[in-house]
Amino acid sequence: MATLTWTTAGESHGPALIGVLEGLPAGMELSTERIDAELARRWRGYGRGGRAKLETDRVEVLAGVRAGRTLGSPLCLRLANRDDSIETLPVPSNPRPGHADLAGCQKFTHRDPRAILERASARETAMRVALAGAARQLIEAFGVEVFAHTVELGGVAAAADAYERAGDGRQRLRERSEFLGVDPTCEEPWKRRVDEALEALDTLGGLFEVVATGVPPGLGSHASGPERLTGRLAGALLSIPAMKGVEFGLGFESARRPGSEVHDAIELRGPDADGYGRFRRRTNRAGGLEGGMTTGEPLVARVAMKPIPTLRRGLDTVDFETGETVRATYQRSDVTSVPAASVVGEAMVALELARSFRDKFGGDSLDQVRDNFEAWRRRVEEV
Ligand SMILES: Cc1cc2nc3c(=O)[nH]c(=O)nc-3n(C[C@H](O)[C@H](O)[C@H](O)COP(=O)(O)O)c2cc1C
Ligand SMILES: C=C(O[C@@H]1CC(C(=O)O)=C[C@@H](OP(=O)(O)O)[C@H]1O)C(=O)O
Repeated sequence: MATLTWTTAGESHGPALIGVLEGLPAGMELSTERIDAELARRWRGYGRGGRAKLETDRVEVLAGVRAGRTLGSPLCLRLANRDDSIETLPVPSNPRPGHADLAGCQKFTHRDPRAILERASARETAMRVALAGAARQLIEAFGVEVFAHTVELGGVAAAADAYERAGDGRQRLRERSEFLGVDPTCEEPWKRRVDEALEALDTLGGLFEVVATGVPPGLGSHASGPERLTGRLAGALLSIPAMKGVEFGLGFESARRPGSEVHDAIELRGPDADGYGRFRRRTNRAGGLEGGMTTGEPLVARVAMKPIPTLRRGLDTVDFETGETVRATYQRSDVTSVPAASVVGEAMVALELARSFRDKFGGDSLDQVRDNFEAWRRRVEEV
């Protein structure tokens, strides 16, 4: 099967998270160290709560690999939860605002928010990062790199020119930055903002950006709605808990400008420039997507995350039994998780790109994928 599908199972405070990824070709060398490194990045970023000090997140491979190489069978991964107290944790007597609690209780017609929140928790995103850590090893073998950075936190934006300034050094900056941010001068203001929110018993949201480079043109499809990569990527990013908006390239700004200031002129690439085919775009306002397909320019997605809904100061809600207004239950929580969410965003884009890559190039083994890719690469030069 030459597409890529994935699923996860596991509650936030259950024994473990399980993930299954189907569709990796056989014969791929799979590094678990690489997966663990991505998992460690997801725990970085100032503003996370008590759980961050507890969990270590080391991946265990249960199936799909022999002697360090994929078998072409489903890959099954496991992540143990250090906090596995699901059987003893109390059942909140009220639904917490901003969470899945109330809609979930109404969906299943009960008064047990724990039955909902255990799965609605963003703990599950650790497994997405692990699965993407495997999937991205495939596209990286073909020159595709995906990385993300925080661009705004609690209303404080990175410098407008940070994008250009970061340039080719963006990945290096990302690794250096405590916030996984694009602009190191934001470190102190963001830290202050988080400290202020902590003191005010409040929480913060923000914006992050995911960039993919080295992407061949023509991934996705114009031909059917569900295959348009624009929608698939937006859906994948919005499937992360707490995400409220996605834009590509100019995004919402493109609604305000005339067409001459939105669309990207086409020119010849020149013999020495990197890329595929003879052409390139003079600008990349489209953010690397046209007609539901990749253009070969960097894919640029910006994602808005709402503030963490569990506030230490508490929000008003209603007690299920008494019907009285009460303050929502608080146990522990992050003040902000935008940097962590950016790593999850990176994972979602990597999974979606790996899926569309499998759809386009097929092949049961890595050698076959390579043959198909090279054949396309030669032909696209003739367009
Ligand atoms: C990486 C990450 C960490 C999160 N940590 C917390 C947290 O500590 N406390 C909390 O209340 N919400 C946290 N959230 C957000 C909630 O999971 C989310 O808002 C909730 O499940 C409701 O889903 P919705 O916002 O998509 O409607 C986190 C989200 C992400 C992506
Ligand atoms: C466990 C993770 O994030 C959790 C996401 C989360 C939520 O409500 O979404 C609430 C917190 O968990 P707890 O209620 O156990 O303190 C976060 O720590 C993780 O990112 O791995």
